[in-house]
Amino acid sequence: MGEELSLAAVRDALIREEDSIVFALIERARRPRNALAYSGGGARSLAEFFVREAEVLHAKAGHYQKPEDVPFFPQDLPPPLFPTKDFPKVLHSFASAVSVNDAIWKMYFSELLPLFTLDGDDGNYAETAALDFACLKALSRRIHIGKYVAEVKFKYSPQEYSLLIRTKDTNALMNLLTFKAVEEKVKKRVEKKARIFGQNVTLEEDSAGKQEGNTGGSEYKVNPEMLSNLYDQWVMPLTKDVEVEYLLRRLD
Ligand SMILES: C=C(O[C@@H]1C=C(C(=O)O)C=C[C@H]1O)C(=O)O
Repeated sequence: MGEELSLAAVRDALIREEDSIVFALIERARRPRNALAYSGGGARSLAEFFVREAEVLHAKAGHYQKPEDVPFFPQDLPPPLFPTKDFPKVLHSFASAVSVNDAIWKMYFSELLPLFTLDGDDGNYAETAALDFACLKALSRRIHIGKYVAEVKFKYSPQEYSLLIRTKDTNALMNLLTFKAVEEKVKKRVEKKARIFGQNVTLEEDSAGKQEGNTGGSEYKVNPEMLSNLYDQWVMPLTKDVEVEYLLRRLD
């Protein structure tokens, strides 16, 4: 996110993240479940090992400097080894500490993976772990952009929000920041993106064009309805959790 903070700009950023999420899921769906990547032999699974080590590398390269880029294992991450740019600080200083990554981790491995990968094992565990990391990163980034959404909404109606923040009225905050009509559009759009990005592109007019009429979903690389449900049940609720968590500390 840049310095220009308006609800329209932040929503555009969320829309762009949808592409990354859909593509990451499509890529992961090329591989079957590969359950061994999640149990492994040692105390840690390959998937966890991969994310921990990848985050160390990313941190050394200068990642995780922005409040929307939140590591899953923030403990003992090394500092950047190269110069980093100081991005303008548009959020409250505690913003970096707001994280729902534990919930994202649980949701991804226990709920989501079984929904969009086929049962099976093709032995490509390392590739699978790398694909999981890409999915987790895209989901986490989208959800933590909620910090900017919250900041803009607070700036638009400071009095209204301040009152609820002072009384710690979580439910009322949740209601105030919720826009059902926007959520419906988001669900429709991600479903459409899954349909468009996840179709098999061929040179024969017929086969590509006809897919629109099919309803099953199996001809797409990820099921479009699954995408819409993912947003409905997890992505948007978690984004709103981030918004509430950010707002509750906004006056500190
Ligand atoms: C992110 C926003 O806040 C809420 C969460 C939404 C989402 O996660 O997509 C959409 C609408 C709002 O209910 C927003 O208003 O854009």
